[in-house]
Amino acid sequence: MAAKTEDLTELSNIISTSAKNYLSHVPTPPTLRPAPLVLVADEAIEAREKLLQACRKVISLVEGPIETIIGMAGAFYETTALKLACDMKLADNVPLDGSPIALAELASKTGAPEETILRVMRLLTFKCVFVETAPGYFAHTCGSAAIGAPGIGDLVGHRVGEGFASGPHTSDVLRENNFAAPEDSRKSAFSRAFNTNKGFFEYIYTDDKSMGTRFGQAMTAASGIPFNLVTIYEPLLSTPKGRILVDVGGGIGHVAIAAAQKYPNLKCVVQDMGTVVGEGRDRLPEELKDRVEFQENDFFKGQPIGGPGVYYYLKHILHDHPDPVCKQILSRIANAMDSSSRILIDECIMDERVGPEGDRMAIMKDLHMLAMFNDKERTEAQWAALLKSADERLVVERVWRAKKDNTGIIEVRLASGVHRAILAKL
Ligand SMILES: C[S@@+](CC[C@H](N)C(=O)[O-])C[C@H]1O[C@@H](n2cnc3c(N)ncnc32)[C@H](O)[C@@H]1O
Repeated sequence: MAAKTEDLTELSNIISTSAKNYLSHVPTPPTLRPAPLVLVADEAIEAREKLLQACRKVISLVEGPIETIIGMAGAFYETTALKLACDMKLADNVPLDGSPIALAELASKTGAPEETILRVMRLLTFKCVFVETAPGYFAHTCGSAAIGAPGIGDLVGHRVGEGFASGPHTSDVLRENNFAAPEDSRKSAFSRAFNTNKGFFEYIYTDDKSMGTRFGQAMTAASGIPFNLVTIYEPLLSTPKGRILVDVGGGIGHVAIAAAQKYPNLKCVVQDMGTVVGEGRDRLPEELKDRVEFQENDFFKGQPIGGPGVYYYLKHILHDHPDPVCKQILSRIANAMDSSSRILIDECIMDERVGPEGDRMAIMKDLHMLAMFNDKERTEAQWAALLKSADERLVVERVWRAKKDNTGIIEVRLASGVHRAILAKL
């Protein structure tokens, strides 16, 4: 599709063609009713993207400038309604099989007034989250049913909780630094919103552990299932027995578990901070206990695991930290590596280009990183520059891009036989 298409007729033709193409590649036509999650097959991804891009442009064209921009200015009311729905536990009290519930019954089950529920439902049903099946009767759609799904519901909770509270402070925090993000994550919009001089992680380890537990669960859904490590990084298919993958900041071990299940030769060590490691150990399936272990390790202090062929896997770690802090994390790992080890950075790889063709989730995540940590998602050029500045021996071996979104695994090795001092002289 031409990037500049602004013609309604042309866009509607694109929608019609892409919709047919999309439908020809999905096992069942999409439904708004609650249904098991169907992953989009690779063949359908391009048609889906074209369809969504054309729809975005059509909406903007037909809405016109006032509705578009005033709608955006008030988009936080969508989050307000979603947060109210979560806090009133609406999704938990609507039958998951798609059958309706009367407003009066929903009010009595949740203890919330009918009027408040109705006002929230007015906005949510407008976005096809819940549906009114008959006057005063509400049922789940696939969107509202997802609010209660493990992982996804926690991610919604994290966004409408910490994210929604922090977002409005972002502009004030940046204004005090000439609109550049401060390089200290303890001076973030999150810290201001929660009235703390701690960064997010320190806060969830000490001040609000339940926020930390929810965040750990949210991470299981935050990066699009199936995980890149088990879908796009081909070298693991032929990994020899006993090869070690260190999941640095691996949370409760969800990715390491998926990797160990798929690759029986792999041994995984999940490193994280104390409380998180404890939660991960408690959840580890019995049959993986000989190949997945948890280790308490602060990635700022060093990397205790070395030796040939080790994979150091960092998913959603570096996007939480400004460049100077990322350099510390990377250089600790570089010091433990040899030429056969690899760092695998599994993150967003942002488009250089902007516009309706962008990846919505990545764009939102970038601003979420800004509000929560004073950090960002990076382009391929920014990743290369960060690695070089962390340790000049670190070179990108290959970028393994996901088809489903703007994420990928950046495979990094240590330039062999080249000493840092020699390189520094060049
Ligand atoms: C955004 S989460 C990513 C979790 C997991 N890698 C994933 O992608 O789902 C960042 C993780 O880094 C961990 N973390 C933060 N600071 C750390 C530190 N200094 N040392 C080790 N882990 C840390 C957090 O506890 C959290 O589990």
